[in-house]
Formats: sequence, structure tokens, C-alpha cells
Amino acid sequence: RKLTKKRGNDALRLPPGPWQLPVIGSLHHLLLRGTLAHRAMAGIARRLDGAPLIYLRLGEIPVVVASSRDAAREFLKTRDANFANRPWSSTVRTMMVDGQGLLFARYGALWRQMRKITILELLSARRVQSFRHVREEEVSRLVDAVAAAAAAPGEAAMNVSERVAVLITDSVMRVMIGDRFERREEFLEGLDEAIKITSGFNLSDLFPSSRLARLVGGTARRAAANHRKNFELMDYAIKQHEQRRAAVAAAAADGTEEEEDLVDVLLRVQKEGGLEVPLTMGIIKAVILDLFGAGSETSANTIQWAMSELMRNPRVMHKAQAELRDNLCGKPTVTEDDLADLKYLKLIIRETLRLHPSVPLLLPRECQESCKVMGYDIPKGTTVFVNVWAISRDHKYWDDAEIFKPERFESVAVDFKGTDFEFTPFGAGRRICPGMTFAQASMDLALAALLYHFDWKLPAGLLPGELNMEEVMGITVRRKHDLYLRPVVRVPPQDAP
Ligand code: HEM
Repeated sequence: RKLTKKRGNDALRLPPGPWQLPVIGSLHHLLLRGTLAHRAMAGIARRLDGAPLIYLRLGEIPVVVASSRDAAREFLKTRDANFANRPWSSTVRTMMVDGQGLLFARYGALWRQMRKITILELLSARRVQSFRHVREEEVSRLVDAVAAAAAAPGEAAMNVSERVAVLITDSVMRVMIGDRFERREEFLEGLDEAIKITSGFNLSDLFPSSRLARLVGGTARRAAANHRKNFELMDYAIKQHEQRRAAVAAAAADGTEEEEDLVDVLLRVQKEGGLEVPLTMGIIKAVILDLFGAGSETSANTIQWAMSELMRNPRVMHKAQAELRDNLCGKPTVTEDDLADLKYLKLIIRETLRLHPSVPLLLPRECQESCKVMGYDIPKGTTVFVNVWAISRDHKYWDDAEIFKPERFESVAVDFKGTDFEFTPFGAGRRICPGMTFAQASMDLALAALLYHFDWKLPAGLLPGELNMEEVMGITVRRKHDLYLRPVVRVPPQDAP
């Protein structure tokens, strides 16, 4: 039980792990208990006397999971360069462009270049600021939809999850592809399918050497079809952009930078040239799809979890609403200028990310060269997960770890910026999420508007402690059941009927 040794690895001191079966290795520990992977992995570490590192074999894939602050620091800071690669599963490979990696994929010249463009051009603080009007307009549509639901006769609850998802996908789509994308529904269906394909365990990824697994799983076929469809849609979007650019140039009007969406930015960078790796259309499409996938579900889920925790904790809800209503003094709309003074609201988002990190194991890293971590051997090619979910609920680092208490961050200077390894919902180091500022801007404004204009009631008969908080795993962890609540208007929005 203590040391898991594989034939040929006898000289290695691998981290402890649970017993394994032939062929499937440790998979049954994750699949049979009916719990999600991050919870199952936390349970295994606990049963191994709180082991900071555990070793699993998932099919043919050797996996190490970090479950303590110090172990997280080792992978994300001390040895960050050696773990900056992402494993390249066969599913991801099928969805790649012209043999090029996706933005998330391999650590190399292309990744470095695209990461730089992402940070300096696509998701910089200045660029995020330039999309302020998109966020404010979309949040105002959200508020109108909620006000309409509140005005509906009867006591029916509205589907808050669905409406928040619409807010985020529409905002992200406008930012990335612009207002003109009429094939919205097809695009969303394609992304939904991509999420289904890449989430969870699939046979061909666990048994990369097996043709049978590839055939039985059928994922490769689905992935290839999905890839073709998504790329065709991106082609369409890019053509629209090019036509518009040509029309603008012909009219000799100069498009100001504020009007650029992210496809425009990428086409401009492509035209400027001078890059180490030329920016092909394939790469542009892959980047947009990546950013969309990374940016929508994560933020939407966090807002839903925040609303859920607030419903379970009426004291926190009242305090947040009092802060908003005292600060805004009856203003008809919340704008981004108002956010700076909303300190408690920001702590609520922080506490939500602590208890509900939407990427609970971070995205997988791969060990490039064999090395020793905390006295254990980590062989080259091992996939590494950091169990952020377990670490940010660990009693060693957090008082009342399971309780939703935003005030905890008033007395400890712990933040999610990637320097406090007990709390890294956005990761840390070279691979830290580049969308943090983007995400924060959309989440803060949406939550502020929902709490400022409305009071919220649980469906009839449900007590706060009874709200279902079960999780389900896609690429991110989301609510298993949509959140239904009844809104009551407290501060009527600008154009209220
Ligand atoms: C609450 C919202 C979000 C959370 C919790 C989140 C979390 C994460 C995490 C944990 C990673 C992996 C970090 C690692 O491996 O160390 C990641 C990567 C990434 N995120 Fe986010 N994210 C969020 C929003 C966004 C948004 C809004 C965007 C873009 C608009 C975005 C774009 C990306 C990209 C491109 C990567 C891959 C970076 C790389 O591999 O170099 N994320 N995110």
C-alpha cells in the first residue's frame, strides 16, 4: 500500500498510492465510488495519512497528484519549467490544427509566442477595459430579464443558472467574434460537444497504445467531426471580419482600437508579421476556440456557485446587499465605476473560488525530465495534477475550512494571484490562467447587479441549508442541478416597466 512499484521501476521511490489492478491500474478507485475525481483523489490522499503526493496509474498513464500547499509550490514554482508542458492526449491531438498545438498544449516556441500575444494583446488589462461597454450592456440585459421574471404572475422561480450562462456566453462571443455572428447557436452547440468530448475519462486517452480502445471509444471520430465543424464556423467568422475590414479600408475610415474584437486583433497581428512562428489561420481559429472554451463555463459557474452560497448563507447575502445599496444610494444602474468600493463583494468571489474552484485539479501538467520532488521520484512523462480543491479546503491552512466565510480574507493576506500556494484556483507560474482579469471583471459586475437590484427567494418550502450543492464534472465543475430562485425587485432598473 505504501510504495507502488512497477516492473522495471524497482529502483524508483514513487509516491504512495492505492492498490492497482492489472490493465486498468488505479482507475477503479476513481470510477467505482461514484465521486468526482478531485474528491476521490482527496480521499485517497487522506487514507494514505495525508500524503502530499500520491501515485496513480490510470490505464497506461502514470499520474501524480499534489494535495498539499508545499507540493503545489514544488510543481507550480520551484520546478515550474520542468512541469510547464501539458500532456498531449490523442483526443486533443485529433482536435489540433495542422499539427500545431492548441494554446493550452505543448510548451515550446508556438506556445510562448501565443502566450505573449494573449497576455499583451488579447487579455491585457487595457483590452479588458476596452470591453467595458460590452459587459455593462450584457449585464443590463440580464437585469431586464430578471426584472421580467420578477414581474411574472405567481411564485414561479427562474432558472438563474441558464440566464447567467447566457450572459457570459453572449459577452464572451461579442468580445471575441463581435456583434455580427449570426451562427451563434451552431457555434454554441459545437463548443458544447467539444466540452463533452474532452471532459471526463475516455478510453483512447487512457490506453493510447490500444487500437481497440480507439475503436470502442469512438471519441476520435467524434472529435474529428467536431473539429471540422468548429473550424468551418471559425472560417465563416474570419471571412466576415475580412470583408468588413476591406469595406472599412475602402471607405477610408480608420477603425479605432476600442472597436477591435479579438479576431480583429489576431488578424492585425498576423498582418503586422515579424513573428517567430507565422500566425496561420489555423492558429487564429484554435486560439479563439480555446479562449472561448476556457473563458465561458469557468466564469459562469463561479457566479452560480456564488449565488448558491449566498442563498445558503443569508447573513452574507444581507451584508453584501447592504454594502451595495449603501454605496449606490438608489442609482438606477450598477456600472464598473461603482465596483472599486465594493470590498465585501470581492471577498465573496474569493471565498467562492476557494470552496468551488471551477478547475479543481488545474489543467494537467507533464513531467519533461525525471526528477525528485519531496524525496519521491517523478518519472519523465508522468501527468501531474494539483488538487486545488483539496488544498483550499484543508484544515491545516484554513479555519472552519468548510464554512463559507468571506471575512476570513480580511485578516489574512491570501489572494488567488498565484503566490499563495494554499489558494491557486487560477493556477500559478508559467501556465497561470491569463484570463484572470477578464474573468474578475465579468463576475464582479454580474454579481453586483444581481444583488443590488433584487432580493432572492428559494423555491417554496426550501430552507437555506437544504439547497442542493451537488457537483458534476464537465471540463469544469458545475452545479449538478440548475439553480432556481425567485427574484423580487428592490431597486428598479433604469428602463423598468
Ligand atoms: C473563474 C474563472 C476562471 C478560472 C477559475 C480559471 C482557471 C484556470 C486554470 C486553473 C487554468 C490552468 C492553470 C494551470 O495549469 O496552472 C487556466 C488556464 C487557462 N485559462 Fe483560465 N480560468 C478562468 C477564466 C478564464 C477566462 C475568462 C479566460 C479567457 C478569456 C481564460 C483563459 C485561460 C487560458 C487560455 C488558459 C491556458 C493557459 C496556458 O496553458 O498557458 N480563463 N484557467
